[in-house]
Amino acid sequence: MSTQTLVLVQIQTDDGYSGWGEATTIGGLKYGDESPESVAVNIREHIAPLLLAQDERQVGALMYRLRKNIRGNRFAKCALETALLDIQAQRLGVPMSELLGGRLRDSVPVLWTLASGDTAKDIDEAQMMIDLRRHNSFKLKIGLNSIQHDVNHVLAIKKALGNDVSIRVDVNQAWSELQATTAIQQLQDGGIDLIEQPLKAENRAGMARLAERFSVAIMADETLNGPQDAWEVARLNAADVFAVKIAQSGGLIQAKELSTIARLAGISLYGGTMLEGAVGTMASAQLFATFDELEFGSELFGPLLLKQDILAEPLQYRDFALQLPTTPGLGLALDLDKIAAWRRPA
Ligand SMILES: O=C(O)/C=C\C=C/C(=O)O
Ligand SMILES: [Mn+2]
Repeated sequence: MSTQTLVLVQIQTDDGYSGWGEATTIGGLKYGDESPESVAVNIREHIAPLLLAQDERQVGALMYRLRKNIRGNRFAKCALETALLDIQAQRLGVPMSELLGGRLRDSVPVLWTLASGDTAKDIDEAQMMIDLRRHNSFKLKIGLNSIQHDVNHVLAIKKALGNDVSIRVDVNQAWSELQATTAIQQLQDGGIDLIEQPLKAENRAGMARLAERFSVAIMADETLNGPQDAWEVARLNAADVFAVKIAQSGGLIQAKELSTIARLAGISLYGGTMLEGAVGTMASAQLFATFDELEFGSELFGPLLLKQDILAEPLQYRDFALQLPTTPGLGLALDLDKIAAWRRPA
């Protein structure tokens, strides 16, 4: 991917409040079943009419109304709920995290994805991020090459970076259970900390067998599309860790419910991303800050991939983490001129 399309939603109230949300997808329709275009059209034609002239202070009632009248469209719903909660938190004068269970930390650890596929290049990039004190945990995207090629690539990077650097892999559903068994044995023996979604999202029985068989953490990502999925995956012991993604969960409240199911089931948590910009990233951070434990940190690096941002004040990435603002609402200072300049012609 060399470009990204941010889908931004703004809700304005008749007494002057403005709230923002984001519904960004990865590679158009390559990862999920909503695209920037489908989000924009479905909000404009079907979802916004259900919200106009309603009392925006009744966030729960409005989201219930959307759940009852709108099937799917999880990313769009997440953007609208985020904007409504942004306004609500501004009215109350508290950071958004206080509406999501309450803040327990002031920063969220952020790892970096190494995805060039070139071992030497990835080692150099990781070393640079460590020297910059920006990231000291890394996620490797694998699954396109033969499993032996991928395993060798990952173990070479782990060997070069050493034991105190956490290395995880994201297979994005690419392996069969047989391939996963062969590869995970070697990755576990090589000191890799976590294997993300090795099997197809539908193959929860296979994920359960892998989680049972191996001590290395097996993480669910694409198989989690909301709290109901979280219940099924937990009930089947089909993962050791949940990747929490606010849009994929259908919104912040549903992502919170998903995280609670994990906590109650003894499943560890990781803060996922859909490569959102600042709005979706900060909304995610506001939620992740409320988790009792965030054992595997997060991947909230989306804004760091962008050559241009939409902010008047930059996000605070330092000491291997994203710092959370203490100002009310989302806590972002957006630059409306930059947003206008980057806006797609209507
Ligand atoms: O691309 C990245 O590095 C981050 C997350 C994206 C999707 C996923 O986790 O599958
Ligand atoms: Mn993933």
